[in-house]
Amino acid sequence: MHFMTALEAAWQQRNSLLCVGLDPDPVKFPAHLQGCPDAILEFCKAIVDATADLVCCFKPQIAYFAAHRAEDQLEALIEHIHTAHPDTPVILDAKRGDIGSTAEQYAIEAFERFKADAITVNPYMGRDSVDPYLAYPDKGVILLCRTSNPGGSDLQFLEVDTPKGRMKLYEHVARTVAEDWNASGNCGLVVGATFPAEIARVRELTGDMPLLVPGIGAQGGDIAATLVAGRTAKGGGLMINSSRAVLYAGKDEDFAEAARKVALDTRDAINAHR
Ligand SMILES: O=C(O)c1cc(=O)[nH]c(=O)n1[C@@H]1O[C@H](COP(=O)(O)O)[C@@H](O)[C@H]1O
Repeated sequence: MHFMTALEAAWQQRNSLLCVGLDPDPVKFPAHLQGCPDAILEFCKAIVDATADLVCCFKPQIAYFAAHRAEDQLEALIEHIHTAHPDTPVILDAKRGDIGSTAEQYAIEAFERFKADAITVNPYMGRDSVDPYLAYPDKGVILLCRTSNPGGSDLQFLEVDTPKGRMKLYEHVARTVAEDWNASGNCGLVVGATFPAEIARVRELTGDMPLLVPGIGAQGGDIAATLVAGRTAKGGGLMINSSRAVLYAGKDEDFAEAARKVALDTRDAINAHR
């Protein structure tokens, strides 16, 4: 199924714009999981099973698995999501960016090894570095545009001359992706919740293109401002990510229940502004 079709269905069936980010940090795990073999997988499966009915997608961050030699656990986790929660798209957050021949391998890794439905990609190496992902027309390709971190302004906020006039670099990225790179309708953009004015600008430049919006929760982004800036005319179009605030809501054996409560409250806070 095309990623956008699956996402659209999940938005509707779950009545949720919440994306739970799976950023497992073993140091923060509850005591009973510390030292267990496959602790990363067990922790993430518990979070997934406790929150799947509340989300439109999950977003595992590959560094949190690779850093602990746990890529096999990432593979097993994505397989678990596809089997136990088959209507929940998985975005592999890898922020890849490299020359075409290497990007081909990254695309195989994401879509054929890990079987992700979508991937985050850094577009700042240009079109040929993104083509290998676009060659999978049913997979989502979610391109960094205006990132949530303060240093995102260092380059993305520079004024540049483009064939369509002078604008900020992130605006040029948004326009280029919407007008040139999205022939298969499989592109999305990342815009941080920490920058609502730029979310509004990206929405203006891209019509109804899905936006992945990290930065609520631990990074302090404002939910109401994010919705006002980024929702489409139908009150959707957003995957609003929260990772740490959900994952580490509880520190004890009932951590998954605590995560569910935060996910529920976050989903409802988002829906209150649609
Ligand atoms: O692509 C991303 O997901 C991403 C882009 C961005 O601009 N900012 C950002 O925080 N992220 C990711 O979103 C998650 C945010 O985590 P929390 O701040 O814990 O909610 C992390 O996995 C980041 O790597």
